[in-house]
Amino acid sequence: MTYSIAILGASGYTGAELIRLIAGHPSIEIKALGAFSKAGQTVAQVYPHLRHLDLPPMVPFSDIDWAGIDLCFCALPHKTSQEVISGLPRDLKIVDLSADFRLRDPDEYQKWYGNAHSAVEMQREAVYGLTEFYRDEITNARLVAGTGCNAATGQFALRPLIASGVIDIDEIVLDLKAAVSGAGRALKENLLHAELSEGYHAYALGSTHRHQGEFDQEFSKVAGRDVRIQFQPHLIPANRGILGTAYVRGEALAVHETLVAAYADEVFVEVLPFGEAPSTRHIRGSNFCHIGVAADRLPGRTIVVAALDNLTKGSSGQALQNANLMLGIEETEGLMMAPLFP
Ligand SMILES: NC(=O)C1=CN([C@@H]2O[C@H](COP(=O)(O)OP(=O)(O)OC[C@H]3O[C@@H](n4cnc5c(N)ncnc54)[C@H](OP(=O)(O)O)[C@@H]3O)[C@@H](O)[C@H]2O)C=CC1
Ligand SMILES: CC(=O)N[C@@H](CCC(=O)OP(=O)(O)O)C(=O)O
Repeated sequence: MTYSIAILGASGYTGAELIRLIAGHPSIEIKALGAFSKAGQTVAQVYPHLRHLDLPPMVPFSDIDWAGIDLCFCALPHKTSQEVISGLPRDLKIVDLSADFRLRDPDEYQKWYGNAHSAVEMQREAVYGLTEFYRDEITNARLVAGTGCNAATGQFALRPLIASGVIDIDEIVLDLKAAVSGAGRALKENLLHAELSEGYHAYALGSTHRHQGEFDQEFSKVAGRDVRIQFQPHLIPANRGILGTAYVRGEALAVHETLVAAYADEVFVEVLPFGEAPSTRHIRGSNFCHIGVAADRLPGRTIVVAALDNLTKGSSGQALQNANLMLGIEETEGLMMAPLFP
């Protein structure tokens, strides 16, 4: 059986990554591609690395005929996404990559994103898209909210540890390095090569990054009480990849054992042998997340490092993994490619 999908936001980075992944998928076919300022152009014009593919043209969203489309990937900026999704057919399955449907509480959404939510009913209906922890709900969902890429990295490292109580949940520090494609393809002054290369900087200082909303919601749910972590992201001059380093109070071998047990049956999350360090080089272009654990020389302190590719496991790969579940396809289909190395 072949399923038909559409991608809204095909001209963006995550849209292009979805096209790359789905091009190799045996049972999903791209039926429609929607773009905004680039509507009217072909994918090959916007993304020459995809020129070998036989793809529909990128059209304005209003030109898409939804009859016969089983699932829509929505790869649009937040706020735009909720407006667009509100106008889509009610029986269409949707995987949204934006932040619009991740937070359950409309007040929390407004706090972190600055605008009132315009589709509160759908916000309630949506399932959080961290596949390894919401597999059953995602399988039965109509609308799935892909996670933030930083939020996914931090959760893979910390969620099982918070759930098990093996670390002190009031003293978690997450120090994270994010590559620039996480900011999307739109032109921004501080992302110009001259301002980004040969240096790196912290941003959202003081635990003000909007992915804190996801950490607050998810970690508190897991712990059964309010959890707040200290989270500091940095922008690094790399194209792809996120490396998150968590500094926790807890016994290192117990931390390692907890993570090994939590991910023992997971294909895409690999806990490395004790003491080995993950690298963004080892997951680049793949749907894998690597996690490493080591003891610190300070007694009782442990380092947990997680690496994933923001455009695959952090967004489009995760989105395809979720779509596979929603369509009743094998979860790993189209996603088992090896990382690109070196
Ligand atoms: N990049 C990443 O690593 C991750 C991104 N995300 C989220 O995924 C979503 C897409 O991100 P990304 O692909 O990086 O973003 P890009 O900026 O690369 O692409 C944005 C897409 O949205 C379209 N678009 C922009 N403005 C409008 C508008 N007003 N109306 C309709 N369409 C519009 C653009 O169309 P056009 O180019 O034709 O104008 C383009 O296709 C965002 O919500 C982002 O936060 C989530 C996790 C990770
Ligand atoms: C490097 C960079 O800027 N990364 C983005 C995260 C990308 C992401 O996950 O975006 P959404 O939450 O908007 O979907 C950031 O830190 O804001």
